[in-house]
Amino acid sequence: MTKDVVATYYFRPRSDTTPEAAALAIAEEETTGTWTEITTTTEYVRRLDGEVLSLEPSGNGYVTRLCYPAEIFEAGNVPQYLSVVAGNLFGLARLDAVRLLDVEFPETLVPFAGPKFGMEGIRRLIGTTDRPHVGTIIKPKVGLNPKDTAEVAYKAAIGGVDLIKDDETLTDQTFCPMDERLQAVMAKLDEAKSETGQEVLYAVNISARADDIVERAEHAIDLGANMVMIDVITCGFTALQALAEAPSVTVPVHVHRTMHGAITRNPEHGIAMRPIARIVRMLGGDQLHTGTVSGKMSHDVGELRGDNAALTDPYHGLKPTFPVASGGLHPGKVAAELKNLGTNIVLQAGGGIHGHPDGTEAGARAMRQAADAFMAGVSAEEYAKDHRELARALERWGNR
Ligand SMILES: O=C(O)[C@@](O)(COP(=O)(O)O)[C@H](O)[C@H](O)COP(=O)(O)O
Ligand SMILES: [Mg+2]
Repeated sequence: MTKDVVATYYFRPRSDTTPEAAALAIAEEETTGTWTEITTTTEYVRRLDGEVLSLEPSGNGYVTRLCYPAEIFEAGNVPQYLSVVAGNLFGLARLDAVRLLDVEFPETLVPFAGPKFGMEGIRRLIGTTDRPHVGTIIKPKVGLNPKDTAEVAYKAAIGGVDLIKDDETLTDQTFCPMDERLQAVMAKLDEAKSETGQEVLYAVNISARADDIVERAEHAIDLGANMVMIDVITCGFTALQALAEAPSVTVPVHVHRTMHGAITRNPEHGIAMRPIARIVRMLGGDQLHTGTVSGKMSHDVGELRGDNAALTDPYHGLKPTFPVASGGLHPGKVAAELKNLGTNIVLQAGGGIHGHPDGTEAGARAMRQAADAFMAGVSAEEYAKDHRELARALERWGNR
């Protein structure tokens, strides 16, 4: 394990720039340098210079690993970390494209507690050991009033989901005020639990201004919330940190990444999901959306597996964060997701549950049946022979 920070970038230099000069330009820009020699530097500053550790061709460009001395980082200050590893470099004209692929932080720069619950803690709350969790997003995204939202939640819970969440755009709007919605949903989940005996988590979206978010979480918990959700990119990483580090926030934090595509999607320029996954785990995200292998959002299976490993592999003694596969999933896609990503995953479906021909409860049952089929080593088609809800889903959407 290095004692400094090592950042890995893909880049494509401008035609008049050698790859060596381009890699050095990043190392200088993000540490002690600028575009020209300066008269003000001193010998003792040199120890803080960035260094090019490796440089090799990759696709249309190059991959380089840069070393940033740990001393230039303020321990515990993630906005400052990002200003170095993901700062001005993206604007350097000498680079036609540059993408931060991954970043390794030394122990000294991970003074964070990480997830309070993490994957294991959430499994304990639900009472599972190895099966995938099934979740749903209330659909339509926005528009339902609190009473109807709670009714949809009740049907999903009776159908067997482990998690219900608000959509990323739903917070405390007048058509569905958070207080009313939360209390109505929790009351219906209690009703469902009295029928099924099954605990279900409801991730109420508390995304708000950074100096208000902890108070909003505390208020939600006072009203009975058993999980909260944050849009981490739009709220900011430190809003997640404030939530996760607040002793008063005693429930798991579900992390949505809406807006990430503007940063992560271009394979040549921006920030890959891996560094974001590491930071969310460090800052205490208990669950995090990372993508699917077969859903509606663009995806790279190799990258995705690595991103999920960054959430679940041993890392500075932090609890694993539960990866969430979501976006265009339905029961016919469950086997492909589990085959590629393993069963330590939350499979989430909105349209794939509420769009079931027989409604939400049947949609939830079909998702659970698809997961049960996989755990039993049986194909979805075979399992559907005596599981009607799954059969109806496969009829509607097929098995891929
Ligand atoms: O609004 C949506 O699209 C979803 O609620 C999925 O709904 P469906 O199940 O109806 O598609 C999620 O926000 C996406 O999964 C986010 O993408 P990602 O998980 O990639 O961050
Ligand atoms: Mg959504």
